[in-house]
This record gives sequence, structure tokens and C-alpha cells, in this order.
Amino acid sequence: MSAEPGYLSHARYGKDKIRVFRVVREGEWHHVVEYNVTALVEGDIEISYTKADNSVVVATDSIKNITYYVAKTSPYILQPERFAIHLGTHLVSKYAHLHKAFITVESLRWSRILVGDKPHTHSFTRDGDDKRIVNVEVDATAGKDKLVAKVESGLKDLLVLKTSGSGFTNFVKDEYTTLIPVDDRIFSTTIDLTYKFAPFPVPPPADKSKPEWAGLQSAGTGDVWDSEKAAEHVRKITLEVFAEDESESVQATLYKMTQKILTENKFIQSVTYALPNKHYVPVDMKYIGVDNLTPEKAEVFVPIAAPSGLISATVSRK
Ligand SMILES: O=c1[nH]c(=O)c2[nH]c(=O)[nH]c2[nH]1
Repeated sequence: MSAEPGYLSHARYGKDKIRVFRVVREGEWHHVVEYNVTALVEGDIEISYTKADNSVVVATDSIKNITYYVAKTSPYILQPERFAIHLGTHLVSKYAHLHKAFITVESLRWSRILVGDKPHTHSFTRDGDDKRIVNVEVDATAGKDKLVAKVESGLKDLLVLKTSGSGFTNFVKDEYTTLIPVDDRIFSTTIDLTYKFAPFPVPPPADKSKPEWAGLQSAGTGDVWDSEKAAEHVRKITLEVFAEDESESVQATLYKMTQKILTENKFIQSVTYALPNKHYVPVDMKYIGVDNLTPEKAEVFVPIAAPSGLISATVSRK
């Protein structure tokens, strides 16, 4: 047999797009989550690729079944970060030869319907296209009783627009410049945000259905990690800074958002935004003798789908 020219330098597999809806009934109060889950694993699985030996393969169908089992039994199902840690922990604890699990949970919005101003007990509405995203790696390489969870959370598809309080001037001017500096313009973007927590040591579950990590602590802070509060908080900060900043550029507004998040959330170690600058161009109506171009007269715009700017940055705690 001729020597193979390549070697397996990376291998990971599992199930993608596992759709989970879960209701938690607390008397008449029902709570719901809807998740799209990706559950992938790494470990001693090389021979399934190199020798066509499936004896090391936990079928992706079984990984899907485990996901539904943990969705049914986890006390943390309503918190995507802890659910992801639970699922990843289950996978690497159950199978000796699997050393890492990578769980992504995309959480869709279901908010309680208000009847008058009273929250309804069991009726919900999709009140936004934005999704919470959780990426968890559960790492068992130091031993099955020394699991470490690396958690990155975020949100995506949060569409925002402001009609004033944004300008862009003083940029490089040369033979390629056609953009006119403006001190008032429409600023619109679809927010894509990720924020990283310090790694968590995960106590191994004594009772598999009741892991004792309600009190998971973030390294160094000594406080119980509240992933729900962090998620609400970063969304609020993002929207408020966007609305209130007298923006000199997407870059400068982005930076202010990151600093406010790091100031107000001690669990968060770094923050990354990727912000498309969705351009709105005033329509030139000179052809009909109408001024729609001077900034205070600009009222009719063409939303430009493409191209868009794309401004991104990560700010890390010192
Ligand atoms: O806020 C902005 N940042 C840029 O880098 C840029 N470039 C551009 O054409 N318009 C803008 N706006």
C-alpha cells in the first residue's frame, strides 16, 4: 500500500440544528425556551476516519437523543449557558473516549404577552429577531473529575437604527475619496456581539440529573455567575449606548459599548462586536426641483443592502 500523503490533524463531529422547545410548568406559570442546538465531540475517534472503524462512534442520532434527554431532565434548561454546560458534561462523562464537547445553543425570543399591563401565565410572543448565542466547550482532557467549561455568550441579528446623533468626518481624503463628510446621518446596524467569561471548573455531577452547579463561580470573583442577568444587561447596554452616543463613527460607538460592558459586568473577560454599517442614501430629487440632499432636508432615503461597511473589534480586560 502506498503511504498516505496526509494525516488527520483535526476531527470533530456531532449533530447540528437540533430543534428543542421546552416548557417548564411552575403551577399556573409556564416558562418556555426554544433552542437550536449544535452538539459536537472530539476524542479518540481517529479510526472512524482512518480505518473506517465505527466502534468508536457514538452515532449523531444518539447525540441528538442525549440532547433531548438533557432538555427533559436538566434543572438548568431555562438558562442556555448552564444547559449547554450540562449537555457537554453529560457527553464527556458518559463516554470515556470523548474528551471534549462543543455545544452551541441559539435561543429564540419568546416573551410573555402582556394583557393590559399584566404578564400572561402561558402565552408568549416572538418580540424580536435577535437571538442569544451560547458557545460552550467542556474540556475533560485533565480528567473526567476535572472538567473545565469555557463559555462564550452573545447575541446576533439585533437590528437598530437612529436618525440623528451620528456623523462621520475627518477620514482619509485622497484620489479615491468620494464620500462626503457629514455631521448628521442615519446609523443602522445589525448587532453581532460575543462576550467571554473566565473558564469555570465544573464539579462532576454526583447525581447526573442534578449537577450541583447552581452556584458556579467565575474564577477569582467569588460571586455566583448570573448568566441571565449578563445577557439582559449586555443587550440593554448595547441598545442604550447606541441610542445615546453622539457617534463620531461606528468604531468609536462600538468601543464605548465594550467599555461599558466590561465596567458593569465583572464576570466578562472580553467583548467582541461585529457591526455592519447599513448605509441609507438620501435620494437626489434635483430632477424635480426638490431639495432632499441638504442634511436638514433629507427625508427620503434608499436603504442600501450591499455593500455595507463591517466594523469589528475585541476589547479585553486588562
Ligand atoms: O462610521 C463609519 N466608519 C467607517 O469606517 C466608514 N467608512 C465609510 O465609508 N463610512 C463610515 N462610517
